[in-house]
Amino acid sequence: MIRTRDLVHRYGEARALAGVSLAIDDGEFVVLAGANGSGKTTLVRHFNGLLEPDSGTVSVNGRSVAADVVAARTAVAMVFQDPRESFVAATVGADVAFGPENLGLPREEVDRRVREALSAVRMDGRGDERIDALSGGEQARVAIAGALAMEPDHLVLDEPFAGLDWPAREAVEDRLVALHGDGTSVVVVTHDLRDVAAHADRVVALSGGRVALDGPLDAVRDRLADVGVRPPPRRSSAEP
Ligand SMILES: Nc1ncnc2c1ncn2[C@@H]1O[C@H](COP(=O)(O)OP(=O)(O)OP(=O)(O)O)[C@@H](O)[C@H]1O
Repeated sequence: MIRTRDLVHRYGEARALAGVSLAIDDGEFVVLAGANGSGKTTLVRHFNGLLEPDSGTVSVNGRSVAADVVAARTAVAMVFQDPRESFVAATVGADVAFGPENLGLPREEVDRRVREALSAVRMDGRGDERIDALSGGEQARVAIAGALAMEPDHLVLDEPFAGLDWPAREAVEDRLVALHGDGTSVVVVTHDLRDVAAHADRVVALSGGRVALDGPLDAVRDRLADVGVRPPPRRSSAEP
């Protein structure tokens, strides 16, 4: 479980999080929504200790993130809004392998994970390509593959669909749904609920650094516009 209690984060004088208490259960699929500047990125960066609380606490799997940041980073894999933030190697394969290698896994297991992760983002067979020669969308897919290869308990993706073409988007969405089915908790940060809302157990919407809405999509849908989030279209009952 990922849990925050009364989490406050300030950048200088500005308060980006104004007391967020939130629990994300194991295996939950949560969409974290909210207008620009509402605090979404700030919040998820606390889940694996990339930021330190000004006050309040964050724990992952029952352990304080501040006390054991290594455990938090192993349990929570993060896909950043800007994929370039996550790259550590020059080539696709080396980059995706980096996380699993650091877990001390055997070579065959690392290779399997890299293969499966690249396949999940439709980058099969492109392990030898240089990351700096890829398009923005391809780089975003490599960053997602790097997080998938960690096979984490909790997968957090900050605006993962922004630069993705339709086939890549569908492939990543399918993978997230499958992971959720296998018990991984998935948190997707987005301001466009059309992306994944249909798969989510729960939509949490931030506004002004606070949790403004929290519940299943149908329970919060009518209030999304009030917090600057466009409600996704209703699915017709005839649709499968
Ligand atoms: N590094 C920073 N320095 C100063 N202020 C920051 C910094 N990062 C974020 N902020 C401020 O904190 C607030 C919350 O930002 P955050 O990036 O968490 O919002 P967000 O909901 O993820 O926004 P977006 O949808 O635009 O990505 C904003 O007012 C932003 O200006």
